[in-house]
Amino acid sequence: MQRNEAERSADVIVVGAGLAGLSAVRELEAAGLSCQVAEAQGRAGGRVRSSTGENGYPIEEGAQFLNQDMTGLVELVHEAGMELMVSSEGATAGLGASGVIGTDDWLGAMDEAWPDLVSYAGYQSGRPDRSVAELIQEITSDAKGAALMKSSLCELLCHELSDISAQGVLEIYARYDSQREDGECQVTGPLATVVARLVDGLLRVPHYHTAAMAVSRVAGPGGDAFDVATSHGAYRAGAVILAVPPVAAREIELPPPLADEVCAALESYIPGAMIKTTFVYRDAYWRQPADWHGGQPIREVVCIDPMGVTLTDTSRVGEDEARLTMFTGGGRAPDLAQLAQAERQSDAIDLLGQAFDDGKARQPIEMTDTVWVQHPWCGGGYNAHIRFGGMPDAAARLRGVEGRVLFACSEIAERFPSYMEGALDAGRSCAARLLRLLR
Ligand SMILES: Cc1cc2nc3c(=O)[nH]c(=O)nc-3n(C[C@H](O)[C@H](O)[C@H](O)COP(=O)(O)OP(=O)(O)OC[C@H]3O[C@@H](n4cnc5c(N)ncnc54)[C@H](O)[C@@H]3O)c2cc1C
Repeated sequence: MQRNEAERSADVIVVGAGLAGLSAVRELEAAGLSCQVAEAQGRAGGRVRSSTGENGYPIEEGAQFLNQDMTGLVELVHEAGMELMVSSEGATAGLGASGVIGTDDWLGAMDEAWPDLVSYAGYQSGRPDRSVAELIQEITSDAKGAALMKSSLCELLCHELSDISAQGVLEIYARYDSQREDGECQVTGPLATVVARLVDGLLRVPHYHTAAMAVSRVAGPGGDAFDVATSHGAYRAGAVILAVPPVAAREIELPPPLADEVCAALESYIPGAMIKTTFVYRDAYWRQPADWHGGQPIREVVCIDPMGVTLTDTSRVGEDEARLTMFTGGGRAPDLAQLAQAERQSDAIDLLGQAFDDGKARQPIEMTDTVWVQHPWCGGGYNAHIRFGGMPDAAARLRGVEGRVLFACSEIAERFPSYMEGALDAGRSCAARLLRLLR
């Protein structure tokens, strides 16, 4: 589609219609600036993606959970006419060769190990970095605890632990601004409603299927301006916000001296890999498996073999069906992503059958799987992380860029990085910095 020059110019061009980009535009428009969003995909929301299950209930293919301290998101959920609902409660179990096992030891080991982990990595003392895998090996002597910890982190970080910087991870954890668990709540409706609410509030409709490829500085009558070369022609503005993940931002050619300033920080990130599979069943048969003597029902399972796979009870209050979601990260997701969907789903069912009642596992009412591996626009996985040998303070460097080409994405947020709340926070604070500069 050809767009005229007026449609391709604004005070600010925002690249990316994820939560970070949309929240930045909301702030800038409220301050009276004109904004145009250029989005590579055919929809807004980025890593927030909802679909509808056969029974009409929402299925979150991307982000799903939040907690009450994530106030920006909670406010938007309410604005969109929805409420929070508390996630189902229960114990965390491990899945080893002998079936489902208790994790009391592991949880204890993790609690004890974590403070050591923080001081050992010496993020603030400037000691040399280690990979997350090396760190776990050094601090944990308990084999089962170490295996469970590795598997859980492989899933959470969506990557092989030997490739990830321990300092980088600890720096991210230091920005998690809450004592509450991140999976405390879900939302009563689809999270896409929050995205739609943000999009509907914009003064100009985002331009979809419009991928930014390069930003260049041009001299204009009123001072310098910026051209953004896209798959649908050049856009011009007085300022640009790159509201895309770092691994997508480094594919965009930047003007000097910014390109040199941020190159090492952008290159420090590696994309993750995640496959999210949701199984819908008539009842939550997994809560009390036959070989489970933990008392409490099971809400979460961490698999030791294969590594990097966890299962979470994602059933929603008030619905006449039960759900279990399998999160496959680490090194396993890229391998599974090569398979046809039917093969991948059969592999997932086999794994469920190992953990719980095999007959019941094989009879889901419905199953969806979404592959977030090597995603061209969202970076793959929940979020990108700092590679071992990268700059542990890459986020602060990208956040601290001064000028009229700025970065905003969940990874670099000051609060709740790697969460939806972080994306909203990053967008808002980037807009505030730009407004201070332009006034
Ligand atoms: C499977 C999964 C589960 C998750 N679970 C949770 C959870 O339970 N709770 C939680 O809080 N968070 C969760 N997250 C993380 C959360 O979704 C993200 O941190 C957040 O949504 C990122 O928002 P963003 O705006 O920074 O980036 P994105 O959502 O990635 O948005 C970036 C946008 O930029 C666009 N783009 C990229 N490059 C270009 C370009 N060159 N030109 C134009 N457009 C471009 C992309 O298409 C995308 O729309 C999950 C993520 C995934 C994938």
